[in-house]
Amino acid sequence: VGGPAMRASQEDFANAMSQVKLLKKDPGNEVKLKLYALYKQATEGPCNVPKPGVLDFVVKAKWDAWNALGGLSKEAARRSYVDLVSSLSASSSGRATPAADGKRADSDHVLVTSEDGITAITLNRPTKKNALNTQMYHDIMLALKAAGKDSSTITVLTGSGDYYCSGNDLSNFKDVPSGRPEESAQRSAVLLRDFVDCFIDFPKPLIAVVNGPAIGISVTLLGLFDAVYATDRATFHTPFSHLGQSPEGCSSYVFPKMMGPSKAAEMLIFGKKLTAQEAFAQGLVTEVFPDSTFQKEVWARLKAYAKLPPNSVRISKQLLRSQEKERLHAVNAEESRALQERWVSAECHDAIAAFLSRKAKL
Ligand SMILES: CCCCCC/C=C/C(=O)SCCNC(=O)CCNC(=O)[C@H](O)C(C)(C)COP(=O)(O)OP(=O)(O)OC[C@H]1O[C@@H](n2cnc3c(N)ncnc32)[C@H](O)[C@@H]1OP(=O)(O)O
Repeated sequence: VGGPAMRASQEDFANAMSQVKLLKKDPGNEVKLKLYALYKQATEGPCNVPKPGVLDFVVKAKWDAWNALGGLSKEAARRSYVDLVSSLSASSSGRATPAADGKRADSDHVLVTSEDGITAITLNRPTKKNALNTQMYHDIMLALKAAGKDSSTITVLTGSGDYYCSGNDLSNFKDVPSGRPEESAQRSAVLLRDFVDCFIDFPKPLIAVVNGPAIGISVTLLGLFDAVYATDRATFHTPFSHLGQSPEGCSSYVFPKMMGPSKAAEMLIFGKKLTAQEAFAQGLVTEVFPDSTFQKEVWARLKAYAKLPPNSVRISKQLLRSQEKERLHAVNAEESRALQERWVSAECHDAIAAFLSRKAKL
C-alpha cells in the first residue's frame, strides 16, 4: 500500500484528535479507555512498558486496554481511532452515522465472552443478518488480538439470530466521500488485508460455530479456521461474480486445495450456494449437526476440547499453520489488491446499487 493512504490517514488521525476534545457528551470510561489504547498504539506501537501494580487502578486499566491491542499495526490503530471518534461525533451531534442501520456502530455488534477455557466472539447484528460494517471489522480484529493472548484454550466465532453472517455490509459502499472512490478502495483493501492477516496469524485453535446461512467473506474465511461446525440449516454462498467482485480470505488458494479446482470454481467463480451437507462433502465443514441439537452438542464438544492442555494445543495449531503462513499472506495481499480494483469498477458499482435500491437480492 503506497504513501497516499498513509498520509491521508495521518491527517484524519490529527483531525480526530481535535474532534475528540469537542465531543458534547462524555463517552464513558470504557470508550475513553479504548480511545486511549488506540491513541497509544497508533503513536507508540505495541505496549512494552512494565505492567503496573494491581492497586494502581486507573493506570492498570489503561495499561490493560493498551496491552490488549497486542501487535495491531500503528496504521490499523489509527484507522480504528478515526472510526471510533467519527461514530462518537455523529452520535453526540445527532447526525446520521456511517452504520448501515443508522445506529452508532460500536462493539455492541461484536460481543466477546470468556468462560470454560473458551473465548467466544459473537457477531451480534441480527437485524442485518450480522452483515459486517467497518466498525465490526475493527472490533473483530481487536477481539482476535486479545483472544490470542488471553488464557483461553480455544477461540470461537459465531453469530446471533438466524444467520451466521451475510458477509460484507454492502452499505459500506455508501460511505465513500464523493470524488474519492480510489482512496476509499485503497483504505478498504488495507483493512481487508489486516483483517484476514489476523485470521492467518491467529495463534491458537479457531473454531467457527456456523449457526445459520453464511455469505461472502464469512464463508471464505472458514478455510482459515481449524474446525467448522455447522447446523444443517446453514448454507454457504460466495456470490462474488454477481457482485462484480472477486474472492478474498485466501479462498482462491485454500478452496481449490481443499475441494479441488472445479468445485472451488463453482463456488468462487459461479457463486454456487452449498448446503451444509455439500459443504461437509467438500471439506469446508468439519461436521454438520441437526439444528434442534446444534448448540447443545457443539458447545459440549468445545468445552471438552477446551480442557486440553492449552500450550500443547497452541503449539500443534502453530505447527499445522506454519508450513503455509508465508504463502497465505502473499495470497491475501494479492486478493486484496484485486478487490481494490474491483471496487472501483462499473460492474461492482452497478451490483451494489441494485442491492441498495432493493432491486437485487441473492
Ligand atoms: C473491508 C472490506 C472487506 C470486504 C471484503 C469483501 C467481502 C465480500 C462479501 O462479503 S460479498 C457478500 C455480500 N453480501 C451479500 O451480498 C448479501 C446481501 N444480502 C442479501 O442478499 C439478503 O439480505 C439476505 C439473503 C442475506 C437475507 O435476505 P432476507 O432473509 O430476505 O432478509 P433481508 O434482505 O430483509 O435482510 C434483513 C436486513 O438485513 C440487511 N442486510 C442483509 N445482508 C446485508 C448485507 N450484506 N449488507 C447490508 N445489509 C444487509 C437487509 O438489507 C435488510 O435490511 P432492512 O431491514 O431492509 O433495513
